[in-house]
Amino acid sequence: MADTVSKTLLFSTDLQQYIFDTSVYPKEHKQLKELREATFDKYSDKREFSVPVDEGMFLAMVVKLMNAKRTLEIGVFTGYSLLSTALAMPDDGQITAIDLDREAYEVGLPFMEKAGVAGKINFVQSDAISGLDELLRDGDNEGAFDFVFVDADKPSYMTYHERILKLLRVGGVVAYDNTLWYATVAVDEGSVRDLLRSRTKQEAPEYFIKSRAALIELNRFLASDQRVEISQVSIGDGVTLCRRVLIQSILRCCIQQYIFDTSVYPNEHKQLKELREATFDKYSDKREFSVPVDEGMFLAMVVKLMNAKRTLEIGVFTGYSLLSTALAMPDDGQITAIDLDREAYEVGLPFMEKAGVAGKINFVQSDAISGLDELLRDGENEGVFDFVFVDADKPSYLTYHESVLKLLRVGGVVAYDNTLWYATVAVDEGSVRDLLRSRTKQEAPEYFIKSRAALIELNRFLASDQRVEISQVSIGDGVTLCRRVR
Ligand SMILES: C[S@@+](CC[C@H](N)C(=O)[O-])C[C@H]1O[C@@H](n2cnc3c(N)ncnc32)[C@H](O)[C@@H]1O
Repeated sequence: MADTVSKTLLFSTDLQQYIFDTSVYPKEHKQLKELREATFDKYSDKREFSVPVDEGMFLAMVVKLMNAKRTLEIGVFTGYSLLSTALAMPDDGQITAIDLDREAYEVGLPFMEKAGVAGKINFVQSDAISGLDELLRDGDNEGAFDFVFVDADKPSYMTYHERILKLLRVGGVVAYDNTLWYATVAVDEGSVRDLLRSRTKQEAPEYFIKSRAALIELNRFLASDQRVEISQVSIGDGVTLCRRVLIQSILRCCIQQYIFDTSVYPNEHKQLKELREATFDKYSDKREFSVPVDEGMFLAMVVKLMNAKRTLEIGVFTGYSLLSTALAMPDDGQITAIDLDREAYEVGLPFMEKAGVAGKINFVQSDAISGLDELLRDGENEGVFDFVFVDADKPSYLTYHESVLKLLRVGGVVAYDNTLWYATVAVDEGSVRDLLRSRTKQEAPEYFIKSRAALIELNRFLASDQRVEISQVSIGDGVTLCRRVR
């Protein structure tokens, strides 16, 4: 295959040669070079099995940047990537390396021994799925791995993914190899078959076509998998880094994915999608600020069911929930939107303009309490709002509640976001701290613990507040609808 369809993704082979000659070969570790040469001698027909030298260096760099101490590799072959990462880990680092083929591993083993890193490696001769299941049988392995490299049979990557996410800690990374598959993922199947036929005078091998299809599906899946942030890196044959994030979902992941794929993404408004993507680009560290897409749809549904014409939002950020509700309101609807942060609002504004709803929105740059007091100073605002959405600083919700009840009409609804707070409201504080410590290797942030306590208090308060009827909805991070009855 190497002679027929190049794995190189770069514009020219000269450019690739330049990179290798300038920054790659001069820095290659002696034992890596020897392992590579021994591999080529023994397996001249499987040359492309080993990751290229630049990719080995890239993986080592990721492992070092992360200070990874516990890693996993699926698909070892003679161990070029394994030795690259082993050299990047501290002396007490531990790598579990799974492959069916012990013979190939033993070709590379002498070089790992010479490099002084064989002690870090635990080779497991096994089919990958059984090997992963075996690891998962020991509960201590859950959330214990910093880094995983996957370079085995491509059609199984999706199956591995579910198991790997259980083994990775929050903040840990899984890297999938070959995600651009000889640059064929961007070419239709017929043309790939024609190209191979014309170059090799043979039909395309079925494993090649099957792997290509599996990788296209994987790429599509990873792009919408809420549990990871991704970076698709054009090195080697394409490496996708997926960093596990702490998700707010209170549902089991497979169910959430099903809901998103089936009923949510296909119906997301074009400008909402664009706003969401622009938000993720600009605020990749604040992804969970925006309400999830299913929750945006739910809020829009409530607004429509109520025929709400006058609404208020507290905590706007870039405006995903704001645009969702604005689209659900009639042309003469009016929304007051309060946030301290005008800059974030202005990231979303172009999409509200394109959607033709900016005219319904009055953005007020203000601290929420002052903004609410200002509204209440005008007596005409009392009891006129149909719907209020609250998604700002959690410890202030109870303070907002008193003002909001004055602004709402009887029969109007206030929706509080995040009332299940990452599903931690049902777990005691000590266990939440332990859980976060074990998953993130850091102490729980104080805002997280404070917000959780405030939301527990809010939930208790709302349940006994005679002025409202409530419905606690398990969507997103939990939304409590409160309908003013008196
Ligand atoms: C979770 S984000 C809101 C996300 C928004 N609902 C969406 O779906 O995109 C919280 C927002 O509350 C704002 N905020 C926090 N404390 C505030 C306060 N005291 N007054 C006004 N806004 C506040 C922040 O500036 C931030 O933009």
